[in-house]
Amino acid sequence: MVAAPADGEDRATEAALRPKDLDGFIGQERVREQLDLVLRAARQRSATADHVLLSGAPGLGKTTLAMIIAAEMEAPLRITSGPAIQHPGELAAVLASLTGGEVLFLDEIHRMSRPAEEMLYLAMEDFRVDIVVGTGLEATAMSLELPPFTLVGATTRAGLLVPPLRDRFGFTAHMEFYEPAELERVIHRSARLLGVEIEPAGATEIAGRSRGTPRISNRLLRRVRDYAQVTADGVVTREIAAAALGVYEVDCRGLDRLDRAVLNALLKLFGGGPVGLATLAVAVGEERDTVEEVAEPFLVREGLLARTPRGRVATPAAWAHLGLAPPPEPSWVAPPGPHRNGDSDRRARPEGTPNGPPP
Ligand SMILES: Nc1ncnc2c1ncn2[C@@H]1O[C@H](COP(=O)(O)OP(=O)(O)OP(=O)(O)O)[C@@H](O)[C@H]1O
Repeated sequence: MVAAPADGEDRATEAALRPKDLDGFIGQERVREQLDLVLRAARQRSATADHVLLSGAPGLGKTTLAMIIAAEMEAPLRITSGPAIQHPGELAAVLASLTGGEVLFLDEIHRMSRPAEEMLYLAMEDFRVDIVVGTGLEATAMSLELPPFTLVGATTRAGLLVPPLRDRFGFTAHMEFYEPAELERVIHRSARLLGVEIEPAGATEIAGRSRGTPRISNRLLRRVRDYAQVTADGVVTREIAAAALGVYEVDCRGLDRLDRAVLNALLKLFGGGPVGLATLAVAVGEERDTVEEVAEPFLVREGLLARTPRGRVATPAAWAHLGLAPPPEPSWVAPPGPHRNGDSDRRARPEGTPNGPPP
């Protein structure tokens, strides 16, 4: 899948393409400006920077920014993730081994267990953790002082963070999808680093199909480079980019196979919806999280799909994009009533609101 993190050679290339400082970080002007102030002020005070929370869809640069924060603060970086910390003891071990000023990057922070999360509140605020040593009658509580550190939390689901955790971040930033012009700059920069010759129209073609996401731009650039190398003289022109992306099933609007599978299921199996997320995920043979976090944000942003309290619905643009005729009375304007296509998850919890992710 195009949006998934890279493997093997791609992973190594992805690391090599990461900007190393804020000046090299393209786009996200407001976040960059605000973060620059936070870091500069901390450096002037010779203090550790405040905790930072970065939210946004996968591949928008959260990990890259965490690395930049550490580099700008000339501090070591420790990387872990919410799923890796299920027990408070695991978090205590990480925290206790931090050195003064270190930056701790906690990816997918919303997936940490609740007890670990509670330990993190205290660590963030008082630089202290309370741990229990021993078991049963032998158990004793100990308080462990920590050196000051900067926590950089990253999440694709800021809404899932409980307020006590969210409020302990001194700076929170939401990363937006990138404009095509910004992605063109990302592509030209990456092409330069990879030694790929690319024409401006070639970069425009790739940017337009990148779903607002630099990771996808870089991924598509690598695939187009392969195609240009094998079938032509290695130069990425508009025609070469379009032909290569056709081979990789990325359409002119940037929809990949998963996106089209979601839309196809929604339109052809469920008549345009409303349909519950879990049902939709089963229909396309994907994890619910993958559909919700990878495909949906882009489809919603493109105006192809809407999240409503009654389920996911296709918009008229979705029917047009797949070249299908919408039903005479589209389901997305139907008055509230009993659900079609019985779906237990829809009855168990509301599917969300038109303007935001489900609770
Ligand atoms: N603003 C940017 N300028 C240039 N390149 C960028 C930018 N943001 C991201 N990239 C590139 O996109 C790739 C993915 O970025 P990164 O891993 O930081 O995303 P992420 O938000 O942490 O994703 P995930 O949530 O999946 O971990 C990186 O290799 C980096 O080179």
